[in-house]
Amino acid sequence: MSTSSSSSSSSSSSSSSAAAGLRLEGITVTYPGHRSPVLDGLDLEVADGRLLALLGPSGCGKTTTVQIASGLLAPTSGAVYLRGTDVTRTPPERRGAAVVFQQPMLLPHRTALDNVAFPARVRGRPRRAARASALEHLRRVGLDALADRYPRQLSGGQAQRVALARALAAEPAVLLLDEPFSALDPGLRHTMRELLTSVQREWAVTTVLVTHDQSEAAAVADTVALLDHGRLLQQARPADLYAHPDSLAVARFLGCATALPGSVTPHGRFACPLGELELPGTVTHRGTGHLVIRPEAVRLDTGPDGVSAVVRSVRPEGPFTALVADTAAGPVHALLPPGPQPAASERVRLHLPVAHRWVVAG
Ligand SMILES: Nc1ncnc2c1ncn2[C@@H]1O[C@H](COP(=O)(O)OP(=O)(O)OP(=O)(O)O)[C@@H](O)[C@H]1O
Repeated sequence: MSTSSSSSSSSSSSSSSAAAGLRLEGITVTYPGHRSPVLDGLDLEVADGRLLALLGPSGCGKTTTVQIASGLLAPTSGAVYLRGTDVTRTPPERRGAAVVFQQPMLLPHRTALDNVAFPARVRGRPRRAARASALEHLRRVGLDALADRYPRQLSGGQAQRVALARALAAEPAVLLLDEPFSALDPGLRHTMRELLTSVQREWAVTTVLVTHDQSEAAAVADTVALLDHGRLLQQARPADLYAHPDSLAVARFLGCATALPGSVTPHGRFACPLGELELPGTVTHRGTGHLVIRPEAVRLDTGPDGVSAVVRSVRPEGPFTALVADTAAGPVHALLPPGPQPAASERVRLHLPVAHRWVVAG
């Protein structure tokens, strides 16, 4: 774990990145012996005091990005700025980044309190002051009553809270969380998610959360960055990412399986084998592309305006029903609320609300 509070020793300043809590500029990482880079000219910015969730398929470079930001790994090229200061060559212990990993990595022979006091003690703070501050941080994560326990006497969730308190006690310029909740059961993950949101909001610490969990990202993040093959596909507020994906790849990654090929006419309608479909005014794309619509927006329709389709498959998904139906333009995926559902091979009409239609290139 790298925990340190100051980046005052850092070298130069970038005026363009002054407003950002963390900025990665053109980061490329190529591991020795590898031909293609793991990170490929990655630009990423987290506004000061905000939380960015880093999403992407396994192996896309999320952990490598955290290592670059923390200083545990040096980029092949590119620069790292913390609050506008170039820290690319600042070692991890003086950079001002705190990392929480999937495992809490507490010191086994120290109590929870002394684990949290550790970063301050390393920085030379007197024991009494370091412990007083540590107790306050334990209180913030709801664990002050367990301050005297050793790591072996803590549950997984409690230990991870101690790790979070320790990271915050370092008063970092940036908090880097690399899948910190993925080893916890779903209920506890939810609790930890709420704790993170309240702690992060209260202290306004610039945070990067690596997660595989899209709902976690959407629940806690101010912005979400989607990586693929070491490149940034899109960075946006969660609702915008879902409603207005930049590309078919982003739409698909976020669970939008419907992609009907066609083209946007000069008049802003979508021409496809279903006819000329109305589009919302927000669609700016012109020419060929795919009409995408999220499955939860699609509804069964009994009126004349619906799109004719034949049900290909129906299966339960929790309390909902996942339905795939073939239209003249291609399959449409729907996530239907509880209620009577059609059977496979049945002819149905689907309502594709205009406000939820979106067109991406490709
Ligand atoms: N030290 C290393 N040497 C060589 N290759 C590495 C090293 N560390 C990571 N890689 C490779 O770099 C790529 C990105 O790895 P990274 O751990 O950053 O991905 P990730 O998105 O965090 O993956 P996951 O979601 O599975 O944790 C992977 O192909 C991985 O095998």
